[in-house]
Amino acid sequence: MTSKDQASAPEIRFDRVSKVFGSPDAPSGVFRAVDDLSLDIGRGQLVALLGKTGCGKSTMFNMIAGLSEPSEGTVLVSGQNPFRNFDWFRGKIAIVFQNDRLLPWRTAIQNVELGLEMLDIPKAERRDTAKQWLSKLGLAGHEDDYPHALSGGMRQRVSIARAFATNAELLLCDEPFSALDEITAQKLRTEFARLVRENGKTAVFITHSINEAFDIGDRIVVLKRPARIAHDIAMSADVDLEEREKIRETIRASLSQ
Ligand SMILES: Nc1ncnc2c1ncn2[C@@H]1O[C@H](COP(=O)(O)OP(=O)(O)OP(=O)(O)O)[C@@H](O)[C@H]1O
Repeated sequence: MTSKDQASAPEIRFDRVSKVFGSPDAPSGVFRAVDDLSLDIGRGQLVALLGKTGCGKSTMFNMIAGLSEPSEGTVLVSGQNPFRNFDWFRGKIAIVFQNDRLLPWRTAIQNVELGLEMLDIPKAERRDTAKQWLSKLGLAGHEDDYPHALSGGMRQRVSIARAFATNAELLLCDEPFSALDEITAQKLRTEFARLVRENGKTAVFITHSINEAFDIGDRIVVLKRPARIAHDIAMSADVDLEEREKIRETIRASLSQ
């Protein structure tokens, strides 16, 4: 691939991807979680992947993160195979999970520094970067607090700071706010989307909530089960309230099937 191709290539490409679990000989047989799915996600897009429980969102997520391989078809991230070139992606993908996954024996700032330690960033620089990101996430003054002393929302802020601090180009988020109350979640979604746009990141945000997809996405990809695209909707600022309501109804109908 030439550098020109690379510049215009999508950040994430699913090309006729299927993922099956099990085997024909196993008692439970073969289960198809992703079915002949093609999807391109451009650099700088913030895409909400929306679907019901069990529709294959996490399976897609794992293939993007290089944690599993398609059974058929190709997944490319930045033009590379994330499963086969796992090392190449060191520091290029950051993940925010539903559970904050902070280390309880490390302070907030030490948790943010963790990703930077793995990238061998020198101590003074990583402290500085971690401090800046905690401050951007509204946690100035809480650097030395341990996770148990922070609220659920604050802990998730630390894990977002940790993801941004690594300067990864791609952020993968697996329902990071679903365990929080709606008011806290809404505030965090807005801040997260702003930071993604301000810092020119590409982000894939998994959710099963229509409201969350509307709050987050420049683009909402609705999945049916097994994972296949039901709708792929661009959500620019030009989409007026009436149109938004129509889109919401269409998605609701699609998810209730
Ligand atoms: N390792 C596995 N072995 C067998 N089946 C699996 C495996 N991983 C996932 N599945 C099945 O694939 C389907 C899709 O699972 P997946 O976790 O991707 O869905 P999801 O949309 O992320 O669901 P949720 O919203 O509940 O997290 C489910 O029916 C699940 O049971």
